[in-house]
Amino acid sequence: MDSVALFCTAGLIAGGIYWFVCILGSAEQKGKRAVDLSGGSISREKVQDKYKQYWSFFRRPKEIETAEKVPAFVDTFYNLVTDIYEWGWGQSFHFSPSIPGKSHKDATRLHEEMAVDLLDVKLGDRIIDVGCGVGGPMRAIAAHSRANVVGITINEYQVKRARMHNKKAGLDSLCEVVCGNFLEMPFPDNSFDGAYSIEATCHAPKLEEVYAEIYRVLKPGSMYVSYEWVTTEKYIAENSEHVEIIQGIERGDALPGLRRYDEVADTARKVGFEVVKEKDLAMPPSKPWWQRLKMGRIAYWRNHMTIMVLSWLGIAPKGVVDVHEMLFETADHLTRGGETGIFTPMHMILCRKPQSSS
Ligand SMILES: C=C(CC[C@@H](C)[C@H]1CC[C@H]2C3=CC[C@H]4[C@H](C)[C@@H](O)CC[C@]4(C)[C@H]3CC[C@]12C)C(C)C
Ligand SMILES: C[S@@+](CC[C@H](N)C(=O)[O-])C[C@H]1O[C@@H](n2cnc3c(N)ncnc32)[C@H](O)[C@@H]1O
Repeated sequence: MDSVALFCTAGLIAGGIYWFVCILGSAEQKGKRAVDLSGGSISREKVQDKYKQYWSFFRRPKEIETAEKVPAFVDTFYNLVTDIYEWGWGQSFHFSPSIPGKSHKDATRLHEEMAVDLLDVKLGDRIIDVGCGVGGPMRAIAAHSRANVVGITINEYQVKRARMHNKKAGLDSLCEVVCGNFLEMPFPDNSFDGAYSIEATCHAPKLEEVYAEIYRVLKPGSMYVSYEWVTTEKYIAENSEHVEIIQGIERGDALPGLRRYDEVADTARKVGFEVVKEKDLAMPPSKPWWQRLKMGRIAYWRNHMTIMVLSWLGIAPKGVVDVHEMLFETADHLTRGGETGIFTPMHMILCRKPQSSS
């Protein structure tokens, strides 16, 4: 009788752990499981050290003096967070306005399709996704527009993930992924019929440099749309709470300094673009983009426990717990940025490269 009870208890515990880690643990159930969390291209024994290096570089973003080092640290950041993002958020690494009655997945897709609709591309056109992540937007955009999409990301691990997802989705004939720096892209001048960037150019130390590169690779007459992370007109640099929120966003998201909303169009014009339209897509009647972050709080606690257990068991690399804690904190700063209205991740700018450059 005793051994039966022992057997049942052990079975229940094992079943409970399996359910917690493998079923519940897969917060978004997007093909990444908690047991697969890694440090991207970083070998497991180096994850903790790399996290410490990242943290000491980005802890005080305003004091970053060596802009040339930023892309390498952004690459480290994406090695550390890519699996956690996919596991806990999905394959699209960006926000979108909440839409009553629609799932996050649908709201995300509509936000992505809006970008390509603005570009006015034709079947067979070749467009570029600047800072493509693991390709969630690229696949939605290719499927919606039937355009050929070339994505570029600095992170080799994301390239592997994106190619694998493209193949699995049957979209590898339309979607191509290249590893490279968007500040010096490996593409000839005038080679794309359109360009878009979704919450990616915020990682550039100087917006002018990435916009100039995008301008260079676009064919004359073609369009570029970007969703930018910026501080809004409500941000007051003398308000210590505002400063704390913005610094929290910068250091938890590998940003070398958030720009003001009114710098974006000036920069686009400076490199030669005509600005066709500019709008903060987070403004009413749009519903709060930060609602999804806020709603996830209970799941984050569960994720935290899962990661602690996996790290303790030696399944997740040491350091993943620290990375998760950093994301946990940045989620709070992002939510406060949204609630106070001092920050938006979706300041949209639509530009055209003139037919003839004057
Ligand atoms: C555009 C960028 C990334 C935007 C978002 C996709 C990510 C910003 C913050 C991330 C997250 C915060 C909390 C995590 C949570 C603690 C964990 O349990 C599950 C994953 C999170 C929800 C994670 C998911 C992605 C974000 C929302 C930047 C970097 C320019
Ligand atoms: C927040 S993710 C957004 C990804 C994608 N646009 C999406 O919405 O899913 C930012 C992306 O920009 C890329 N990135 C940042 N700096 C880069 C650089 N200097 N060159 C190329 N890619 C870069 C990152 O590797 C990452 O893929």
